[in-house]
Amino acid sequence: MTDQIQPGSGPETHGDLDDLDDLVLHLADVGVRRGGNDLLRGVDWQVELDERWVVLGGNGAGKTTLLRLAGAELHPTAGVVHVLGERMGRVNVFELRTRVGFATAAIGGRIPPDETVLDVVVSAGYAVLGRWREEYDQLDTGRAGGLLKSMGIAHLAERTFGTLSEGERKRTLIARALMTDPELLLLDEPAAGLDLGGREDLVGRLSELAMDPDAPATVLVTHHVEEIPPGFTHLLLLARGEVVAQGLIDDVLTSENLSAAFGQPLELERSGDRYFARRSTGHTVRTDE
Ligand SMILES: Nc1ncnc2c1ncn2[C@@H]1O[C@H](COP(=O)(O)OP(=O)(O)OP(=O)(O)O)[C@@H](O)[C@H]1O
Repeated sequence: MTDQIQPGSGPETHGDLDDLDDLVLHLADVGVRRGGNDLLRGVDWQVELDERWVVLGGNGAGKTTLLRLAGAELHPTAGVVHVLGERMGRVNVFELRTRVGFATAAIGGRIPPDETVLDVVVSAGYAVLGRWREEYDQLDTGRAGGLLKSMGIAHLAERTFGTLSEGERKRTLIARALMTDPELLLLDEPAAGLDLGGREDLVGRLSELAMDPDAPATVLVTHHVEEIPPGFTHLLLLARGEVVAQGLIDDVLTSENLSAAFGQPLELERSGDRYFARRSTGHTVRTDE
């Protein structure tokens, strides 16, 4: 049995008249409980239009669960979730999801391996995972081509998805998530599984996206401070389903908060606009001082 919300579930409404519905995300005292476990507990979180958030935490902290709430894929067990001004439980989630770009390995796993890269991206506009269902017009193809170019994989447009490397897949899925010009972009561990060069290239591209004033509000989930792209503005630290700290990255990303989130003494270093972390030895020499 799946805990995923089925498309079209819940009564249809058009908008919600609550205050604060111009926020991109608004979670108030939210909990998610499964099988007697609290996956999330007491989460308060607000994301505004021009913000780019990183959600950071260890394995099992609840990051993906939080992202699935943000993507209207899960209902909370407790509290209230608004996504793009719509209150979960009172909105047609199928319509709502067309306004959210979601790049996750789980979506990658559902793409037919013989689908071409261009079609994987173009087909996002029709909320289908297969070219055979729709004919696409030139405008869509042109937009998809532009997105592939911005992700540095224009040369792979005619390759089949199944033949791509991990890094090439990740970039294809990000281009796909952007295809519908979403109001909210959700990226679940976009750099996981990439080699050093691939990670650095992707961090650079995500940094460009973050600094683009026309880019959607973005939430990026990661395990590693090294993967925080310059231009991201806010950070939410999660541990065992609870928020450890949240706010502007400069305020929240400290050795103390990081240590609390990962349950061990960690030393944070900042070098330029990037961050690095390691287990504290008590003798760390800081390179930026
Ligand atoms: N349906 C479920 N029933 C019971 N426990 C679940 C269920 N789904 C997830 N969990 C547990 O909830 C916790 C949070 O899961 P989640 O996938 O949100 O964590 P995460 O921070 O994304 O972890 P990771 O970094 O390892 O991907 C994990 O301990 C997971 O085992």
